[in-house]
Amino acid sequence: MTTTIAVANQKGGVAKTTTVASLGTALGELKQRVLLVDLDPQGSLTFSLGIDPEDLDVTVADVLLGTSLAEDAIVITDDGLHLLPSNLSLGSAEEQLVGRTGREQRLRVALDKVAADYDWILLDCPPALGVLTVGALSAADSVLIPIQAETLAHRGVGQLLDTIHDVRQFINSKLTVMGVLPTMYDGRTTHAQNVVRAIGETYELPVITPPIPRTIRFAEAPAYGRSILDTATTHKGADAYRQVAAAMLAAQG
Ligand SMILES: Nc1ncnc2c1ncn2[C@@H]1O[C@H](COP(=O)(O)OP(=O)(O)OP(=O)(O)O)[C@@H](O)[C@H]1O
Repeated sequence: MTTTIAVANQKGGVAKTTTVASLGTALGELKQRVLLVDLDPQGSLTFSLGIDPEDLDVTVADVLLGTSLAEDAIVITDDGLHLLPSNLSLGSAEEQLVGRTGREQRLRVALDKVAADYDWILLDCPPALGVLTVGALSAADSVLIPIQAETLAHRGVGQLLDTIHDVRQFINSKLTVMGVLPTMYDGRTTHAQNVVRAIGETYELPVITPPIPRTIRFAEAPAYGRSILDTATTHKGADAYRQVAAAMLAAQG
């Protein structure tokens, strides 16, 4: 059985990409077969895993437009992760998709063909609620919502949940919300603790533990083209992601 998780939040810079790269690496350490999918035209996930997005001939854009199969676009990173990469061509593909039939189903249909090769598929959504994020929600079993524990984090969660509700009603009735994952968390401040608790209570969402601590090591990792789990093997941030990954595996049964 493959579990597909969309890591989504239309707010930018909340650690979606970091979460996908780190959980993917942690699940790989647990001997899971993992596919990461970069759905952001900025190609940050692709870049952070050591691949130059502009060097690619075939990307997820071609898969969504139907000119390539997912299996022909997937690359294997230096760390041995399987990645369906992206680059700026995804921006124009997104515009073209708006007028194309089945635009919200295309990712699911493409991933169905390779799903048997993977235990987990992690989808890195762009910071928007457009066709790419809706396509990811349509392909996913579950959504993980990274949030930054600050007051403004509230804004947007309701809008994302409305989109999830619509997707569930019209496209993908099995979609569940795994929960909110506090990132860049400073547990020494009661403010951060209060914000996380308030978000969980307001939206009746599970809060995933442990929260991911704020650490400069995350910002450094992409410069090496490696996940933090490889550049800082014993760091508390890496360990938090490892614990989340272990809990995901346990819950999958
Ligand atoms: N726990 C953390 N502590 C400190 N910095 C972090 C942490 N997690 C992520 N960062 C840094 O925060 C920035 C934003 O992270 P990231 O790119 O993962 O967010 P994102 O939600 O994917 O962004 P976008 O919405 O633009 O795609 C990056 O510079 C990243 O290195």
